[in-house]
Amino acid sequence: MTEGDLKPEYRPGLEGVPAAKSSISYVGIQTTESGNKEGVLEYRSIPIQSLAASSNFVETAFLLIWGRLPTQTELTNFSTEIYSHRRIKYRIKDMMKCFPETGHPMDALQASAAALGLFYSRHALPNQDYARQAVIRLLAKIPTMVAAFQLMRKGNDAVLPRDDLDYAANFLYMLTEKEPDPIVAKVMDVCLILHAEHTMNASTFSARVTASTLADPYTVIASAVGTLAGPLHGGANEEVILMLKQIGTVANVRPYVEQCLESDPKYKFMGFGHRVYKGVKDPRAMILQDLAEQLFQKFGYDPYYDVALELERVLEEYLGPRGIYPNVDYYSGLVYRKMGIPADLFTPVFAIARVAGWLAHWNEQLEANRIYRPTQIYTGEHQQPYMAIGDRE
Ligand SMILES: CC(=O)SCCNC(=O)CCNC(=O)[C@H](O)C(C)(C)COP(=O)(O)OP(=O)(O)OC[C@H]1O[C@@H](n2cnc3c(N)ncnc32)[C@H](O)[C@@H]1OP(=O)(O)O
Ligand SMILES: O=C([O-])CC(=O)C(=O)O
Repeated sequence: MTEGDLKPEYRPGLEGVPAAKSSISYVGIQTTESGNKEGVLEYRSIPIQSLAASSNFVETAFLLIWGRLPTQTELTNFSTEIYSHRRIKYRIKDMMKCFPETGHPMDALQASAAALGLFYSRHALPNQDYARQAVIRLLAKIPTMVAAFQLMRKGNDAVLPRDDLDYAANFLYMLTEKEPDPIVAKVMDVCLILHAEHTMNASTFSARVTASTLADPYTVIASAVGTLAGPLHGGANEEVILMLKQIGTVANVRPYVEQCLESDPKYKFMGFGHRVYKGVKDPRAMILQDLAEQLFQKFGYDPYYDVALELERVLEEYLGPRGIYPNVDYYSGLVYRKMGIPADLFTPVFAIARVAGWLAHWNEQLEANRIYRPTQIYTGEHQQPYMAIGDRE
């Protein structure tokens, strides 16, 4: 039998094809008591709204990776361990200094994440609890590397993490060299919770495929970072801000939409559409929109928010009937922009959070591993003659 003899149904993008059994998170659509449809997202069965209101990112990462909420002692130990591993080796910083300052921070992050595997390989650390240490190191060092690249590409030295600051506050401190306002730090922490996990999305699938080969966890994360970078996935958050800037004013929204659709009736508006949330707005987008409004009230308005609201209204007319609504990437950039984060760091911030989900999937994959090796439907010919180069056209 050859692969060509297998005739499974082909589903582009593997739509609807289960690629794993998982208890890490759940994404779906439910009907409310009033008969409306809404998106549902749960981490380990806990609704995202409860986690956003009551948890913090480190606790949520523990929940996702180890499968349950930690006790106070476990949370203290986990946080202390992460906080004590936040520094990166000077050789990693030296390597990052050699990256071109014009390079995209997601590329810098992918390269740096892969480089961690050179320093903390299983062979170099044979006596450690390798999986737990890798979890700690990745959660601890990824934010430091994102912040270090940002400072070093401006010609500054990276700043050391501050032991007295929690996960989100310390990241903002390392990025901006200023201790953040507590409200901003809290909002960043909620953003990290919201972005931490989302079932079998493209980057998580990539992480699981890499994990299934028994590659080291740093390679798993590097591979997932590369997949997240694309504009159809995590990279859309940066594209949304570029689009809002291009539109410029509320008055220009409708002409912009009409012009895009005229040039290409299938034009893809960034930050809209989702494989699972069909016909509903992404529940994370609603929370992010609230967070953006909270920041505007405290720190001043962003006129691009009006452009975003108008674009959502106009696109509801065009795309709403086809079930296409804002996704997580639509409002997150407006939140980060108000924090002073440059647009090309939006996707790296997403990646910092998603490391928790990727690690949870790495762990789960290894609990019942079988290498991913799907099939294909061969569409070529067979047994063609080899033509000498001089005989080819
Ligand atoms: C964290 C995240 O990854 S969230 C997603 C971030 N990505 C984006 O915002 C990029 C824009 N959105 C998209 O490209 C898509 O909606 C995706 C990639 C998110 C989902 O893709 P799929 O599930 O494969 O949806 P698909 O591309 O099949 O779309 C179905 C239909 O809706 C249309 N459509 C989907 N998204 C959009 C959009 N943003 N703008 C306009 N039309 C859209 C498609 O053209 C397609 O039309 P057709 O049936 O006439 O061919
Ligand atoms: O689930 C998806 O396909 C994309 C997404 O929203 C995410 O990864 O957060």
